[in-house]
Amino acid sequence: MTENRQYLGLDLSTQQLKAGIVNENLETVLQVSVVFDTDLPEFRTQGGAIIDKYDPHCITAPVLMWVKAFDILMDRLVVAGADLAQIAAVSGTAQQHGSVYWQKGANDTLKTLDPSQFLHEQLSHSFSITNSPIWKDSSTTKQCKELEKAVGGPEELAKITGSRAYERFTGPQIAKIFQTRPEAYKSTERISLISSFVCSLLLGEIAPNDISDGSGMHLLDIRTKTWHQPLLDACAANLREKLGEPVASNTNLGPISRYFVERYHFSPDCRVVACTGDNPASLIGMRLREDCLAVSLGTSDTAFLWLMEPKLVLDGHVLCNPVDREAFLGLLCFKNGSLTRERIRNSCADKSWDIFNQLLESTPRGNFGNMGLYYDVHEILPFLKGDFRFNKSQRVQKFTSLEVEVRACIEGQFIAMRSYAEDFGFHIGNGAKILATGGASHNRSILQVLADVFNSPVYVQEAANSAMLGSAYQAKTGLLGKDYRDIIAVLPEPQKVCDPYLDAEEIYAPMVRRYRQIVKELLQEQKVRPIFDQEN
Ligand SMILES: Nc1ncnc2c1ncn2[C@@H]1O[C@H](COP(=O)(O)OP(=O)(O)O)[C@@H](O)[C@H]1O
Ligand SMILES: O=C(CO)[C@@H](O)[C@H](O)COP(=O)(O)O
Repeated sequence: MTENRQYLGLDLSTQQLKAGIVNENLETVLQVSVVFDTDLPEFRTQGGAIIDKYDPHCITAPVLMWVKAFDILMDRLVVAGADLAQIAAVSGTAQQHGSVYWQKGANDTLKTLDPSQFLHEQLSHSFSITNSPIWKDSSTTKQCKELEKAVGGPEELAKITGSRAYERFTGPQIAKIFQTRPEAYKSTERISLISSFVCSLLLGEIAPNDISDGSGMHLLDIRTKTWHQPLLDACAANLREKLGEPVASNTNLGPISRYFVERYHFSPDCRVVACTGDNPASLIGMRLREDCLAVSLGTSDTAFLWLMEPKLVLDGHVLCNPVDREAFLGLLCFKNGSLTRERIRNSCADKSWDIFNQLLESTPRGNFGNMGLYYDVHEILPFLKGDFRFNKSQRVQKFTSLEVEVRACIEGQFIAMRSYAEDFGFHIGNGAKILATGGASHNRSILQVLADVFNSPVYVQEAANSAMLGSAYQAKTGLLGKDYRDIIAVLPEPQKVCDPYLDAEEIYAPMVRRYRQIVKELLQEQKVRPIFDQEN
């Protein structure tokens, strides 16, 4: 098996579950996916999520849908010709912050799974909360305030955990369940992040949370890499025992569950390496370096950078680095990414990316002074919801043409990203590079706008699924116990796909300034301010 060793990476993202196999040279052998909305229509999700009928801030996903997707995915791997006996190690990644609540007795069920039955049949009574809160949720403002108060304010919370309080983070989510569903909380044996839930299925027992995804909870001290007891206490009773102790992100946890050996013919020697969040995994998959800003254009749009020190920021997050214990990862997350672009594509471009791109390219950089901000769900940065359109001088209800709307959507998203990335310490110019990944990184017209807004060249790597590939590379790193830089050294360099136009900075620097002013006014107008301002 050593010569033909392969590595499997899984990615349970918002809209789908993906799997990719790489060989010893980290070349992709095959990829398959299960799309929740279309492959599992019985769960009635939209974009992989369920928005509560009575409280639109409350956004969840059915945990059994994810479990069901697991068996379908394995079947698809087999049908696609994967020889799962060659997989030497597997790891996984998932959308960050969401949480899974295992019912008492679930660990025993996981340890004794019957390979002749589907996982969802056997795990149907293993969850005390059937719909898991996910990162799109924004229903925990009350719990966020309580958490900040418990440690002396937003800055203190950011110093300890890398972030001031954010609604989607796991700590406030757990606190809300503890407060509003005490019986369900009481009957919960363990709480997993979605990444460690994936890991638990693979391992056949409840797996530990890793420190990198663990930094998206408001519970971990990012310097000591251990849970912060006052924060655990501020969220819920007996939380430490429900979470278990966190582990390094590349920990080799043990052999794969007998379920996968007997049902799908994995080798009993196949090892399971700890799973992490999709943004940390993308850092690995993209071979992030210090001079680069990585931009992931998936369901969410995220931007992240490698940090040597845990910079104190109030708009953005600092996470533990998944591959270097001494380093950190700076992260910005924007909720209204691909699904908002799809909405504008559907209303302006007949549901076609080709038409969308033609419209985008038919408008000039700067969009005649028009600017648009589109927030279908409550945005994180800034904390606003709704559509906001501005012409050269004032707010307007509608733009004069479809092409202006299309460009306003894309420019507005990247101008916002640049503004927050600059606040994080990312310097435009001086050899800065953008590395793009995620579904929309297939779209050159969109990437050209990204290059122009940041006045920096944009690079992509062959496969856009960097989170999934990152977890396959992590499987190899964890198995061999080597430095990840040695493992990924075999990969080809990313390819440059777009250079900015010469007039880009002249056009976009003033637009970034205008964006900052617009957001300040909108927040004042709506009297919806970031939590740290409300407290002061
Ligand atoms: N050619 C394209 N242009 C723009 N967006 C695209 C294109 N192809 C796919 N996408 C977007 O990619 C999104 C999925 O991205 P992906 O990174 O796979 O998401 P996730 O990992 O969050 O599930 C889809 O919602 C779709 O809008
Ligand atoms: O909330 C965040 C990061 O803080 C999101 O980036 C989620 O991790 C969702 O990822 P995708 O499904 O968009 O890949």
